[in-house]
Parts: sequence; C-alpha cells; structure tokens
Amino acid sequence: MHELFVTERAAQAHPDLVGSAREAGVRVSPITDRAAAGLSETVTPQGIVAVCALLDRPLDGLLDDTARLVAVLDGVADPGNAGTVIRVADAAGADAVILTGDSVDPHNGKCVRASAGSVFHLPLSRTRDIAAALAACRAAGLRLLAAHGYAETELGAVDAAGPTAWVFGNEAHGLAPGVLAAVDLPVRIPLYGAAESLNLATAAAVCLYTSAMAARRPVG
Ligand SMILES: C[S@@+](CC[C@H](N)C(=O)[O-])C[C@H]1O[C@@H](n2cnc3c(N)ncnc32)[C@H](O)[C@@H]1O
Repeated sequence: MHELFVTERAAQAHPDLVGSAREAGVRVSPITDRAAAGLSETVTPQGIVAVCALLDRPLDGLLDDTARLVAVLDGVADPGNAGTVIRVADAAGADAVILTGDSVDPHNGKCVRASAGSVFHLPLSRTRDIAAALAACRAAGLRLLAAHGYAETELGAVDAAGPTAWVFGNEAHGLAPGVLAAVDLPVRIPLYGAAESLNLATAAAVCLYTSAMAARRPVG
C-alpha cells in the first residue's frame, strides 16, 4: 500500500497532487516539518516513494547572491553516499545540494533514509548538465572548489571561508578532467596513512565543515 506524507507547506503548494493521490486511493497523512525530518526513522526505505519529489527545485532561481555554501555532486552512484552528503550539507548550513550527471535520484528510499530527513528541508536540484550547475554557482558569486584526491593544493592551504561551491565526484572515477578544468581550484584532503582515498561522504564532510567553520569563526 502507498501512503503520501504531506507537510502543510507542500499540501498548499500542490493541492492537485494531494487530490490525485486521494482519488487514486492513496492514503494521505499530514505531517509536520519536524516529523518529516524523523520520517526515515519510522518507515522502511521501501515505504518512502514520492514524498520528497516535492522539494526538487529547478536550477534556475535556486541560488542568489545570499548563497554561502553549496555542494555539487557529479555522478554520485550510491544513494547512501548521496543521502549522507545531503545530511552533512544540511548540518553545515549549506544553501543547497545540486546533483549532476548520472547522479542517483535523491528521492530514492535509501537516500532519504541516509539523509535522516534532510532531503525534506534542504533545497535540492538535479540536472544532467554540470556546466549549467557550475555556471549557476558562479553567477551567485560562489568560488568553485573541487574535492580531488590528486590535486596539487592541500585543503590546509586554502582560504575556504568565502562563499563556496564544493564539487565532488563519482565513487569510482572521481571528477572528469573537464570538470577539474572548469573549477577555480582543485583541492586535496591530505591522507597520512595508506588509504588511497576517502569515501565521498567523508570527503564532503571534511570540505563542507572546513568552509562552514571558517566562515563562522568568531573574530578576535
Ligand atoms: C572515492 S573518491 C574517488 C576516487 C577515485 N579513484 C578518483 O580518481 O578520484 C570519490 C570522491 O570523493 C572525494 N575525495 C575522496 N578522497 C579525497 C581526497 N583525499 N581529497 C579530496 N577529495 C577526495 C572526491 O570528490 C572524489 O571524486
């Protein structure tokens, strides 16, 4: 059986969708924003089918010059990774997450669960066109930093406090040369042990929190 969980805001924005669901015999359950955040704790991943599709935003108009921190995920294949990045982006105070290329659907149940509800309140946008995503970030005044394990510049040498879009690559192949050439600076998180790379979501946590904490550092 399908069940549609709807926040008040979503119901007001999409009365047609709620009406169609009722007509189709789908149970419609009102849910608070707070409860929506905990939804992933209370239902199985398979139980969440379409609720979050309401929050997918078009790239056009997603960002303006108030944006300070954005994560761009290019070709992210694992829904658990995508959800974990969305969660950490939310926690770090990011303005949006943009999924590009062949990235997994962020409304996939496993992704929703891994996000621990963050897919419900962080603006998400999807486009196959990473050039368009990078252009939108640049137009909003964000500096484009790519997290890349083979970059010359180490994270510690970067002033990451300004408005920043961090770009992350696919779990197996990383970022394509064209993407690395299109950003302002590829940046490497140093690895002190024998590990060849970090998990994507771990790298995202390091980079996004580096920017968030630098931007919020108390003066004096
Ligand atoms: C598992 S890694 C991909 C490794 C892949 N072998 C490659 O060629 O990049 C997935 C993503 O996590 C990020 N990442 C992983 N380790 C990193 C590191 N040491 N420094 C910066 N980013 C890293 C990058 O965005 C990378 O595209």
